[in-house]
Amino acid sequence: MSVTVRVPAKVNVQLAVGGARPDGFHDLANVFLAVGLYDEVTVEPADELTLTCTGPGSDQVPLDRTNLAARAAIALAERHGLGDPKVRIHIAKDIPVAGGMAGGSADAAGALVACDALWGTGASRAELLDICAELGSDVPFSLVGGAALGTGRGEKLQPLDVGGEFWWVFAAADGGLSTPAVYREFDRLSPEAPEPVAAPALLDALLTGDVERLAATVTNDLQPAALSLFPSLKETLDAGTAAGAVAALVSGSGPTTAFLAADEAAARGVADGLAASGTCRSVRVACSPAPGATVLSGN
Ligand SMILES: C[C@@](CO)(OP(=O)(O)O)[C@H](O)COP(=O)(O)OP(=O)(O)OC[C@H]1O[C@@H](n2ccc(N)nc2=O)[C@H](O)[C@@H]1O
Ligand SMILES: Nc1ncnc2c1ncn2[C@@H]1O[C@H](COP(=O)(O)OP(=O)(O)O)[C@@H](O)[C@H]1O
Repeated sequence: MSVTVRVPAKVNVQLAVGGARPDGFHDLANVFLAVGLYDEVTVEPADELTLTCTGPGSDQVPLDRTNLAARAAIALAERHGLGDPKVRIHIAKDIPVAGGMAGGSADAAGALVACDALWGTGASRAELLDICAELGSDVPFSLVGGAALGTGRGEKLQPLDVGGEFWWVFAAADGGLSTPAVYREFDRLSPEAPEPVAAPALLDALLTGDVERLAATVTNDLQPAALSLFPSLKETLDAGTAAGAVAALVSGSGPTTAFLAADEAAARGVADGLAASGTCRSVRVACSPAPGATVLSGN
């Protein structure tokens, strides 16, 4: 018996960041959009907790109990009095690692849903979301997918309706950026950050599926901090714009860069232009919105 769950990456179409809170986190207005790049998490019974990972960047993924997927299995087993989880977790990675696309969060949400199905724990959606929030600020969104406004540290979700498809190109950078380091740089650059608020025009662009309007309203408050720590990203952003992207931004805390295109054909053109520019490691095209954690098979 094994269970496989597919989980999407995300892009933040608005990431409004407030000042640092006493607990070290930042209040956000975080407009998440799930995109069609997926990791797959497979779980099966084993003598003890073991983890394997394949795919691009898998050498950077920890295979011990610090892995977010392992932590998800441990948290679910603990809540249901199952002791240490006897499970083998395999992650087939396709989401860039440490790229600001919530790959680790996706694996946590995937492992949670997979273990729940494997063990028949029958956890409610509310309980799963609660465990997700304990694991990380982005993990609840990986579970639900689609589009959502995340407030608090990003874990309190309000689903958003999306009225059409949006095509994206993602450029992976050589190297990674640490999320805490980017938030620290944000604090240094923006000591007087105002209270974060979702932009009504951006929410309306999502609702109406209006790509030009979305292009005009996307923002990422972490972008100056990411560029300060990783200045060459500016060249990638410029290359994507020159190749026809209608918007170019750093994805979350970076260093992956995200390019919105007018349609699928335009996205392919942007991807070709970026690949030829020599300003990034690899390029992917993806469509949004994408569904959240989905059980693919249990056998
Ligand atoms: C920036 C964002 C945008 O969606 O994602 P990435 O681009 O990294 O994927 C998120 O806020 C990242 O969320 P996530 O990666 O789950 O962060 P967590 O594990 O909860 O926290 C890691 C660290 O990031 C910082 N952090 C995170 C969330 C938040 N609202 N304020 C923070 O200051 C804190 O330093 C925290 O210790
Ligand atoms: N399942 C996992 N997949 C990827 N990274 C993980 C995982 N579990 C823990 N990590 C750690 O989390 C860090 C952040 O990775 P990731 O979630 O891919 O990026 P980001 O937070 O920028 O979206 C990695 O450098 C890695 O050490």
